Amino acid sequence: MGIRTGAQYMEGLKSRTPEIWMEGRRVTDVVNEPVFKQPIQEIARLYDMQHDPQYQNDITHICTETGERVNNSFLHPKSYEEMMARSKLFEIYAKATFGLMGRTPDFLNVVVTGMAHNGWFLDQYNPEWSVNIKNYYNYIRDNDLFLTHAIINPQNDRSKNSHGQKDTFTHLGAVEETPDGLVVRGAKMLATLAPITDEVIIYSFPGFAPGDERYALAFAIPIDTPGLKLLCREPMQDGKRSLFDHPLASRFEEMDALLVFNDVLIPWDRVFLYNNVEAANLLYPKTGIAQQPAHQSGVRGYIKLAFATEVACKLADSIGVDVYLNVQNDLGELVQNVEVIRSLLRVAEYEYETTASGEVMPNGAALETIRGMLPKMYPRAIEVMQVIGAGGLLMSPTGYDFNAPEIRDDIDKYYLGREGVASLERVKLFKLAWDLCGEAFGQRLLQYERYYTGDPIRKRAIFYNGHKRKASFSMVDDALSVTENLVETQPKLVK
Ligand SMILES: Cc1cc2nc3c(=O)[nH]c(=O)nc-3n(C[C@H](O)[C@H](O)[C@H](O)COP(=O)(O)OP(=O)(O)OC[C@H]3O[C@@H](n4cnc5c(N)ncnc54)[C@H](O)[C@@H]3O)c2cc1C
Ligand SMILES: O=C(O)Cc1ccc(O)c(O)c1
Repeated sequence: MGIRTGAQYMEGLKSRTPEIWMEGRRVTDVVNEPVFKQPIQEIARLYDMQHDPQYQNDITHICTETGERVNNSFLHPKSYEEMMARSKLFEIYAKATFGLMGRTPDFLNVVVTGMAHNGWFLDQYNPEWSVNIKNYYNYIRDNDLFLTHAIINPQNDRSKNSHGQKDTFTHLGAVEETPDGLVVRGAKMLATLAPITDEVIIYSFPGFAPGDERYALAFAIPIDTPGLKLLCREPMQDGKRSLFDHPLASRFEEMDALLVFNDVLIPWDRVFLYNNVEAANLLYPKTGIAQQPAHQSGVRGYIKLAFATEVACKLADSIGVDVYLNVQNDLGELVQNVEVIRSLLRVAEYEYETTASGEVMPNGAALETIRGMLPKMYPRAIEVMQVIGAGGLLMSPTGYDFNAPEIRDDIDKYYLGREGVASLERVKLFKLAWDLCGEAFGQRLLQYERYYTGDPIRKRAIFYNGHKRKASFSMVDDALSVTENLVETQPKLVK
């Protein structure tokens, strides 16, 4: 089939009946659920872009295996040009969502592509696993499916390993092997966008210890597989708030869900890894399934930071406060932060790495540096927005007020900005900013930037330890070489 349209994506959602729980009720009609309706439209728009002549050549290509047109996120890059074809897709999708939707379909397509094309890794443990993931890659590519993922064990007692939790099946683990497949039980977090996806893939961040064998798992199943429950967090918009009052929150809310597996049968041909602590711990660092999607995250994060920076600058300009040195200093800092991330991305791409199997990946150190900086830069952009908007952020009326004739004169007079900025324009800008820096929606966006790929502190520690292993520290040796033997020739201090 190849690339789907938005309508086909929605038909797919309608054909499935995942067990979704939200606010104490079961959601049965996903596409008509007010909370999901608009986000579904946003994802559908990305699918439609694949058919739009304006974007098609930049985001899709003809698959050499099938002759069908498929999304660029399924490209397995063997050259700089192929890596950049993927980068272009990341940028176009990120711009279409202002970088606010982190888990658009391209993200997990890249993960599966990376896993499938590093079959050598799984072959070391069980050759069936690499065949399974390759078939799965073909399946999602050819049917253009949308995946969610959950790779973290639920946050219960972090001081204990999976096998030390209160219940054997608090963390997702294997219960038994049957002729038809593996039965799994327990929970995994945090599946962003899960209610509006087609499939879920499970794998894990490293961190398993001996004794955790049953938890060392990787597999993928349809999102409506019997026994799988999606427990949604509280929605941050009810789907009924107006586009005028919440221009971002009403469109781009990505629901997050805890996945609960109640004796779910995973067919053997969908098992990619099982009962192997070493393989589960090495899958992430050894196969590029961290580095390749970090390219998507880097591009998306860059667009999100650039967008927040634009909003902060326009906010300041609209009320004339960017004439002040302190405000210029803050805004200059944000613009420079955007430049830092842009430059790191370019370095990551120009100084790409080629693996032993010929896979081209953006430079790992540059991507990890982006990963280390964004969790500080994005919250800083939000803080600057809050400081610049100040009380004005709490002064905005609603769209209904603009339509109330009795107060319209007051609205036009007292909400205007600097000369040339009408009240409607100023209020609209402040609402855009409030969605990012005040609403629960905006707080989630901030939390996402901190944690979407793991704890930034531990990630940076891993980065440092890797650096220490590889670095020669030759400059220090050079600097000290002139002092060699100096200890003996040093004149004694005369007291
Ligand atoms: C908005 C959002 C969306 C997300 N989407 C997804 C998704 O789609 N799929 C997915 O799989 N995951 C997703 N995640 C989950 C994300 O991967 C985790 O939040 C992240 O890995 C951090 O784990 P945690 O939240 O369990 O924090 P914890 O690991 O519980 O950490 C909590 C705190 O304790 C400290 N801490 C905990 N353990 C240690 C330790 N061993 N050593 C030192 N310090 C420690 C941490 O530094 C941190 O400050 C999402 C997260 C967010 C916030
Ligand atoms: O974007 C990144 O930093 C890399 C990355 C890879 C795999 C994941 O599951 C994830 O959440 C994040």
